[in-house]
Amino acid sequence: MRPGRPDARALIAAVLDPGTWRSWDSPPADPAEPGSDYAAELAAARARSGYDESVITGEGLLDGRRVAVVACEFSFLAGSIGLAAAERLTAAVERATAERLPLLAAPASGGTRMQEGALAFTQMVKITAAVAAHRAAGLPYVVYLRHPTTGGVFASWGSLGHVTAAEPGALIGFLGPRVFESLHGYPFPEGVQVAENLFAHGLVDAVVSAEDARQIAIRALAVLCAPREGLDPGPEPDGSVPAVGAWEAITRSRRDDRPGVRELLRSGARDVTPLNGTGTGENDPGLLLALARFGAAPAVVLGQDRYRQRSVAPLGPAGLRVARRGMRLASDLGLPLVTVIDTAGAALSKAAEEGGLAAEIARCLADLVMLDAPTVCLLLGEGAGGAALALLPADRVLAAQHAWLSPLPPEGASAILYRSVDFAPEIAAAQGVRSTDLRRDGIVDRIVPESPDAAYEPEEFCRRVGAVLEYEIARLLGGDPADRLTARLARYRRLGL
Ligand SMILES: CC(=O)SCCNC(=O)CCNC(=O)[C@H](O)C(C)(C)COP(=O)(O)OP(=O)(O)OC[C@H]1O[C@@H](n2cnc3c(N)ncnc32)[C@H](O)[C@@H]1OP(=O)(O)O
Repeated sequence: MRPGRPDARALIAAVLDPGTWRSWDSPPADPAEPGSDYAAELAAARARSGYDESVITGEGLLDGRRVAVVACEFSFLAGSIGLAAAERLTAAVERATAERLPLLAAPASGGTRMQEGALAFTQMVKITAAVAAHRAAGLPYVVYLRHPTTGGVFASWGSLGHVTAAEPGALIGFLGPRVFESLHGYPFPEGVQVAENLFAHGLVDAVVSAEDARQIAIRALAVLCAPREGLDPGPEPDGSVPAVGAWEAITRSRRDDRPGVRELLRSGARDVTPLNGTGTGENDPGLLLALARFGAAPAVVLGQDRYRQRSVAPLGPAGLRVARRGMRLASDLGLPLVTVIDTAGAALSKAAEEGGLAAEIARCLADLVMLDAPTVCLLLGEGAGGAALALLPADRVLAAQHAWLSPLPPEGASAILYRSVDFAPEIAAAQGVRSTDLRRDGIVDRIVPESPDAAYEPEEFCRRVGAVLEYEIARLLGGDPADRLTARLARYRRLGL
């Protein structure tokens, strides 16, 4: 065992419920020519490491839930993957799929085993196919990248998790740095192939120790494996509210102390697992992606974080790509999706234009309106412009009492019509932007009351919203999935008629 880093068995013992591990492994086939150097290396690796191959597989309980586990052992020929290890891995993933088990993977590897060459290299395909079939069966795949994870392991089953965490300080990269240096004659830049840098670039969801990995996996599976059937919606929530002036609603929605999506998750949800970035090298502080439960109802939540849009950066195209990751996740796992709109408008900049802002809004609209998962949109506060519309077209649309939706901020509309921002209140009143207007026009289905303003009662308001979300999700899950898309498309086709 390397100092401070658990080997495969110690990691499994730290993550699973005590005494529940059961190996699935039988003795591996020996790919080495008897008497060859490689045969001697394998024998030495077995004697030195106490493992019979670089991968172990099996099952156990995680907080009482049956799970399949595959893990690399780095002390066995650097956790490298040859034919025997690939076969063991693939068989375990296939068994997890057949038995409908969630799969936890813990790679740590130098990649393809160099002694076995091209045939070992192509095992990446076999392993990836097995993982893709597991995912296609709607089963959760959670990955914990350990030190070091490189090459063909990082570039196949290490990078396909629905949720991915990494070990603090772990070297995680495509080509090993000493190989790079030998090939190029100069060192690979420092601080790049490090777990924390991957987090900063939205490539992993969390950087956590082995002990904390257990809690992350428990929380994530509480959502990913939550029952989708038989949820009780309970009594219909009260949605009656008095009409307030448009400008008053807008002013209230902009208060600094108005609860946003983070407060909603803190006070109105449970089992929250924040996810991070697109998984493809981008992140956006203005878009929060998480797994969570509202009461018993599981959901992928993607929400516009108004405070971070104000304090860090306005929502850009990367944020919408994070949102689309959330949509794919919901679709892949058959999880309900909750979108939360709270934005003063998207980034207006060279970078946003060149990063494809308009096209990303279009793709969000297209993905969301066609999504084959139940969808609920919550208009929480400000709803200005295309970035708001991008998260709107759900099966059910809820609005907080003082939330609003308009093609651009009322000041912008005033500037278009009157070349001055001074007519914003009049324009807002004329444009039908209030929650009550939106309900009248068939854009919003239900209003969540504020009494009299969410800023005065943030926790109670968030709990109220959480209860309404549970009600709506439970009702959607209770309906016929085949009718859902038809009803959604008909609803948006009818708008304005
Ligand atoms: C498609 C593909 O996967 S191609 C392969 C791409 N893989 C890589 O680029 C990573 C290559 N490996 C490395 O860069 C380093 O070994 C690291 C970063 C993984 C680990 O570094 P360190 O912890 O310093 O360990 P070190 O480099 O000493 O490796 C330990 C042993 O594993 C061996 N080893 C490492 N990777 C592999 C591998 N892929 N196949 C076979 N043996 C390997 C090393 O040769 C070394 O053997 P030795 O102790 O007999 O000298």
